[in-house]
Amino acid sequence: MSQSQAAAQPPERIVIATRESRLALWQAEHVKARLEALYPGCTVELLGMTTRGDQILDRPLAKVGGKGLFVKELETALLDRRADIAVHSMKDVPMEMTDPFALVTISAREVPLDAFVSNRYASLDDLPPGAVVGTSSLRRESQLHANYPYLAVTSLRGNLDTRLRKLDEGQYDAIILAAAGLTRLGLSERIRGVLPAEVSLPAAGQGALGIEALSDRPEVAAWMAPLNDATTSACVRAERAVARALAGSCEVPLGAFAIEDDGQLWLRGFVARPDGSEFVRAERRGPLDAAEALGQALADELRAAGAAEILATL
Ligand SMILES: NCc1[nH]cc(CCC(=O)O)c1CC(=O)O
Repeated sequence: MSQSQAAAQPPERIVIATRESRLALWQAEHVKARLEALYPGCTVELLGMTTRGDQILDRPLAKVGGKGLFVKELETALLDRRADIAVHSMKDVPMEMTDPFALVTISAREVPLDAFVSNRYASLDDLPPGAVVGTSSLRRESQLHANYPYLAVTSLRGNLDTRLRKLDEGQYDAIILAAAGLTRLGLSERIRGVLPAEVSLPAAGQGALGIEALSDRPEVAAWMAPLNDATTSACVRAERAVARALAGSCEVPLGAFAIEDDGQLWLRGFVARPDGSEFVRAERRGPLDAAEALGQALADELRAAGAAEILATL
């Protein structure tokens, strides 16, 4: 049978490996619904699993081994053929994805920006000196310190519901979360304001969903192909190239964000010290079909402009 005939064969059953947080389940259900609409004869099932990243809640992510913690168990299910695909927030997918795994699809991105959430204040600008802002990300922390040096930034971990509960209990005056997560969980009324990229440049891949499969299962990639969004995919690949080239993980305060502008990719990035005392920013424009090269070039520029020194002493 030729490759194209193999690809034309619709799937009969697809199993999606997913974490069991509310956000992960929403994302897996979203992909399930899209697959069921595409392949009416296909049974799509979820295989829920608890990852190490979900178990360790008392320490900052950077201290316990980073984002890979959220992915490993799902990949084991792919290898064991208990599942065909894993659905991820692209932000949580390690920058290096190599055989036997592949990112086969990146679906359309909705809101990529960070959100300001507070029960008492309407915006970051309204917060008084010393107000306590919770975030678990060095990227958000460094930008808060640089833009609002008089605020007190403290650690905040846990899934979205936990973080909101901690805010509601009064442990923080405000918290910063990805707008996409809140929107997916029907919590967009909690968003007091979306932070423009100039105030809080998002993380590589933020707001985008990725589908991972085994690289030696081309039929799975073919089934997922209709879910790919070419523009989002180019943006996220450019962003991830920046983060990869700068050894990006959540241990590095680093942002990378691309949008399509006037038929081109417009990619912005920064590297900073966690306390915001040093900031290196750069931006570049280039064609969508050379996204990774654009990201690499931006990383080189950031490095030359001072990011290398920051990274060497973090
Ligand atoms: N780090 C956890 C995480 N992973 C993905 C999202 C939100 C959804 C997304 O960015 O796709 C979040 C929550 C947050 O950062 O507030």
